[in-house]
Amino acid sequence: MTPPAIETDGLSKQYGDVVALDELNMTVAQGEVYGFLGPNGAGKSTTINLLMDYIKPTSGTARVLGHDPWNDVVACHQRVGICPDRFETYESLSARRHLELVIDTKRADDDPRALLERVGLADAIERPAGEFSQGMEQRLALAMSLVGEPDLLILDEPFTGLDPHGVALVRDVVEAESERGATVFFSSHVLGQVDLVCDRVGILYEGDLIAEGTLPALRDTCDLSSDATVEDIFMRLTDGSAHAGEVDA
Ligand SMILES: Nc1ncnc2c1ncn2[C@@H]1O[C@H](COP(=O)(O)OP(=O)(O)OP(=O)(O)O)[C@@H](O)[C@H]1O
Repeated sequence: MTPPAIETDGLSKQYGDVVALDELNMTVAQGEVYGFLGPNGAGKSTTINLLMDYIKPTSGTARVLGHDPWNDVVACHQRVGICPDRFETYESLSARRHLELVIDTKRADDDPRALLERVGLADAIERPAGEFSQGMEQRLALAMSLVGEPDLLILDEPFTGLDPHGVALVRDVVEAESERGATVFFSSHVLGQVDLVCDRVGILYEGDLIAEGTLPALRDTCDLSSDATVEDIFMRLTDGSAHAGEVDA
């Protein structure tokens, strides 16, 4: 039987008195496009960092493509493409070299130029990444996440800091990867960007998964009309108690 792409059971993370993630139970099937949504500080990056073994849980378990993410790290990372929230480039290395490093690590045979073309960065292939703007760095990180045709693509806040062309490009990449058969799991606090691309969304608020489902199902649950946006759903679920500044529509 095909294991879920992501499965968590009671997954929790506490920093001192701060409960960043509170007993997360979540299952993402292989082939799904899952939007992991919530305001700043909800616990989205914490979840992704746990799944990628960048941090250890306080309690709970997780499986990534059937593997234990903390004890079977190499097998997990081999089949996962990650585009992190904050990406630091090697200033003196070219875009090509950044990609070659990932291609070598994953023992893949991708063409760096073809990957950079997918993210609109082919013209900068030989430029040192130290010269890149924030948006160019993000595009490079996205290209790196695509190396080796991953079974699971994890994108942490992929829309933040991108111009409208960049936002459309991320949407195109998500669609293309989904059509290829990959699972796409992305986090976003920019709720307005997700309606078009997700099969299912999970809404995280103060470390709790407060709702999960397809958008039509969530609209029904919240008694909202068929044109209600993710932001409308979010505001209804939180009784409008989220600070307006935390939710960028
Ligand atoms: N290293 C850390 N030490 C202490 N607290 C932390 C640490 N990392 C995260 N937190 C806290 O955990 C909570 C969840 O943070 P997290 O970064 O997971 O949120 P997020 O949903 O990804 O937010 P954003 O949309 O701003 O990226 C916040 O209260 C944050 O302050």
